[in-house]
Parts: sequence; structure tokens; C-alpha cells
Amino acid sequence: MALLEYRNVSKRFGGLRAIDNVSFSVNAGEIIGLIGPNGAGKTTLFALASGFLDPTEGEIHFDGRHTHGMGAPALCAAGLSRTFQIVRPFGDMTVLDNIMVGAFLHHRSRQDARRVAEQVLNRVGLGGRGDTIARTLTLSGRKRLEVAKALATQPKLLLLDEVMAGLTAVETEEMLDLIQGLRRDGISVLVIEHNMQAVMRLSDRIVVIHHGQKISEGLPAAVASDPKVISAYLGDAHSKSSGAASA
Ligand SMILES: Nc1ncnc2c1ncn2[C@@H]1O[C@H](COP(=O)(O)OP(=O)(O)OP(=O)(O)O)[C@@H](O)[C@H]1O
Repeated sequence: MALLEYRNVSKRFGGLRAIDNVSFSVNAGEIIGLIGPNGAGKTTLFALASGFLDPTEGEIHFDGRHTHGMGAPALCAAGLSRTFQIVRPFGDMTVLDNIMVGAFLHHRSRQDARRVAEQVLNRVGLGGRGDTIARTLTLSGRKRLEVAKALATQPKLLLLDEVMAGLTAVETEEMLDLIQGLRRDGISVLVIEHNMQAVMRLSDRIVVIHHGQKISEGLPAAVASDPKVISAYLGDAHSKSSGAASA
């Protein structure tokens, strides 16, 4: 069953068609990878699904509801939570207090929110760091905290925006284990990731966006050998290297 469904979605920013007639879905229990060159439209698709933006055309449905006009807080309460590419913890607060902010969505009492936050803290491998001031965490710790803040809202679907960027090989493996564990716990995942090896291993299916359009969708191996995908990435690399050469 589709948990999240983009139906012929377009989004214009003034004259720019950032998303152009995109359709795909995330079914319950799936991990879907969303890839594409820089500026392709991936973050805009996240913003559309999570209620930060509404489509100019088309519809998005989450858990059987048309999401237009719901806004981010209502979508989060309905079970869709996201992380941000730039990690932004409440820097002067402790790690546990950061996670409690998410837990208060469904729990009024401080005691209940704290209990949920402590479970999440252990779940993401930050057990023992609850009293640490958030801004003193390493990048890997801040990425885990970002996932923890989203998890504390007890989502059905988690949108993860580049949670492996900048991590070492070992930290990347740990993050892959964590995400696969979340799926085993019944959480579906849509992940934007530039680390190709990681996203190919993690995902059941991959959706490829280029210039706002979906150019490919399928099993990781099929997508990786799709000529349209190869050309989108090589074209992008080529234009970047030409830019670098002329700089
Ligand atoms: N609020 C906005 N106003 C105007 N243009 C925007 C806005 N948000 C995104 N864009 C433009 O929409 C296009 C898609 O951007 P988006 O950030 O979704 O790409 P992306 O695939 O997430 O890129 P990256 O991998 O570099 O993060 C870009 O051309 C971007 O400049």
C-alpha cells in the first residue's frame, strides 16, 4: 500500500519549474532512495511531501490523505517526519532535551517525553550522551541527533536528507545499520543521498530526478546501468569539471 504518493506533481518558483510532473510512491515498509545531480529538485520534493511547500500542480497523498494545505506540523503529527541536509540542533541544549522537543508532539507530560527520548537516544547509538551539549557533538553525532529528533515524533515515514554526507566509512556503515533497523521496526524511509554506494545498498528502489523530472525508477542495479542516469551524472560531472577548468 502506498504510504506517500506524488501524483503528477509540479512546483514552480516564479519562472523556474523546479519539479515537473513527477509521480512515484513509497509503500509501507519500503526504503526508497531519491538521487539526482545537484539542483535536480530532491530537497524541493522533500519540502513538498513534508508540508513546507504545496505543489503548483498535482497532488501528494500521505497515509490516505490529500496533504494540500496541511502544513508541516499537521503532517508531522500524522506520521511524516524529516531531517534537514544542514543539521540544526538546538546547540545550547543537551542532546536529550533536543530529542524531547520531538517527543512532546505526542506526549504532554515531561516524564513521558523523557521516557520516549531516552529510548530514541539509545536507538540511534547516542546512549550515554544525553547530557552532552548538542553543539559539541562530532558531525556523526549531530547526524544521529538529527535522526533522533525526527524519530522522537514517532513517524510512520521518515525523510532523511543526506544523513551520510561527510561521514567516515565506518560511520556510514553504522548509519546504514541504523536505517535498516528502523525499517525492521516498521518505519518506511525515503532517503536523499549523494553517496551512491550507500544508497544503492540501502534502497529497495531508486528514483532518479534530473532538472525537476523523474528520469528513471527501479531496482538499484537497473537504475545504475540506465543510460539516461549515466548521462545525467556524467553530463553534470563534465559541466562541473569544465567550470573548474575555466575558473
Ligand atoms: N525557495 C526557492 N526559490 C527559488 N528557487 C528555488 C527554491 N528552492 C529551490 N529552488 C531551485 O529549485 C531547483 C531545485 O533545487 P533543490 O534544492 O530541490 O535541488 P536538490 O536536488 O536538492 O539539490 P542538492 O543536491 O544540491 O541539494 C534549483 O534550481 C534551486 O535553485
